[in-house]
Amino acid sequence: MTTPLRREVPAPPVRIVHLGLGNFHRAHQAWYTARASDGAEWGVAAFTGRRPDAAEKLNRQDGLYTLLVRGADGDHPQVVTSIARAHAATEHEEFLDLLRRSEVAVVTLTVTEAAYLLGADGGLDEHRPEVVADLAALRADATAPVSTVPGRLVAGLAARRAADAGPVTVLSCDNLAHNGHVTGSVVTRLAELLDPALAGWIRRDVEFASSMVDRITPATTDEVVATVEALTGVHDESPVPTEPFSEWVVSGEFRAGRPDWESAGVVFVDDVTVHEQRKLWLLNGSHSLLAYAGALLGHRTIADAVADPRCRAWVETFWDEACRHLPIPAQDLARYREALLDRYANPGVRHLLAQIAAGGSLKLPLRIVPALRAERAAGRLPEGCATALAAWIRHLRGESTPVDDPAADRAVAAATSDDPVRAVLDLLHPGLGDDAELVELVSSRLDVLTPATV
Ligand SMILES: NC(=O)c1ccc[n+]([C@@H]2O[C@H](COP(=O)([O-])OP(=O)(O)OC[C@H]3O[C@@H](n4cnc5c(N)ncnc54)[C@H](O)[C@@H]3O)[C@@H](O)[C@H]2O)c1
Ligand SMILES: O=P(O)(O)OC[C@@H](O)[C@@H](O)[C@H](O)[C@H](O)CO
Repeated sequence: MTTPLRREVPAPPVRIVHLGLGNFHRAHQAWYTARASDGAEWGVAAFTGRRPDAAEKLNRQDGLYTLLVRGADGDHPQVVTSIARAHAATEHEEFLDLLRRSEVAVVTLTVTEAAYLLGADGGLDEHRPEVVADLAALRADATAPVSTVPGRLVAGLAARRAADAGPVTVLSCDNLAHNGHVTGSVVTRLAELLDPALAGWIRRDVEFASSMVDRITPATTDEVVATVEALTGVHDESPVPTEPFSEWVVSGEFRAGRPDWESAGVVFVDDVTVHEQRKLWLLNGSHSLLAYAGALLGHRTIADAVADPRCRAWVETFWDEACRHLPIPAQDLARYREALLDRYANPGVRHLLAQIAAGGSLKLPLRIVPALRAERAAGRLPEGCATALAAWIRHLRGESTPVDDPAADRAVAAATSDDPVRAVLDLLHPGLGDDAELVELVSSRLDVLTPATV
């Protein structure tokens, strides 16, 4: 006989608003907030990015959920209490009302790379139909429902300004380089198009803080639900599996206040760039490499793929290339690589290659292309980077996991064109396809990944 998960003491007062109520937020920011010394004073109102299901499930258990921390010493369930209320993305009036409250000090984001709606120049893609639609809706009525993340943030900030509720910090926790700067640029640009005075207020009173976030957190499966029930006797509809390791490095002033996150292990720095490069290139870069190359070899999870000596060798080669361009002492990089291999081998964290493979057109320019370009600038031919790109081309040709990418049409057309390597390189970074030696290298890696030869 199992019992449902219910709150016995009142939820903490809402002072943080979150957009993107996925598993990662619940394994990371919500968990740090609950563990902070003043966590009882900092509740989160968390909104889904699109569909309402995650909010409905969580509200049926008063915002509570079990974090199942899966380590070498077994599974450790713990109930996380910081989410005071979950909302569907469509509950826009509630979102605006929260932003009008001066005690709401921080807006956090985990909405995936795609939600920032970046164009080829790295700024807001103003011509996307959904951006055009949000702008038209906001011009007609600043409180009208909008669908994009930049649109929702601009609407929320306009409501805050109108209510004279004071400064606020927006903190991106997505896997993007310079995530604070990117968030600030798309939000300020959309505000500028709507109302230059609002953009001026945003520049003065809204901080776009940056952070490097890390905790490998896969999707929830029936097995996770059953394990939590067996361990706790509680039926949790919405538990989150994660690993023991966790890291959060933040840069920002937080003029309106924030939880005492340091007490929970968050590190505050002046500049997150080097932390971000280390994590995006080494962890996320090797994840993407394994997602495409591992799937071609018939693997389903990171643990399976990294246990394959061929995949492991490709990862090591890629790491050697990337590490040459990280301003971090060699012994620290060696320790980091060793720790990553341990984390990847964790059998409890079944991180599906298909999940990581999604959105390659947005991820590879951040995870693989920087090391590749740095190697080419140094006159070298980076075989590890080339292997990742060749494996992506094979993925786009439909030879492994299904293609799930906001630029799928263009990416598949490039990968199946008469000059595929050149076209795909140009898609990832304009002009890269003019590098004939690189085109030849990536072309040669396509054959290495052919199942008949592996
Ligand atoms: N899972 C991890 O291990 C991990 C680790 C570090 C960082 N992250 C970051 O967190 C993000 C979310 O990861 P997750 O594991 O929570 O995924 P998830 O699938 O569990 O949740 C994704 C959330 O983003 C929203 N979303 C997706 N596409 C959107 C769009 N186009 N517009 C608006 N909202 C959108 C969804 O509605 C959902 O709320 C990642 O993309 C990454 O940037 C994840
Ligand atoms: O979450 P994504 O889709 O940006 O990337 C997939 C994984 O590489 C990522 O989730 C890592 O597991 C995570 O970044 C580890 O902290």
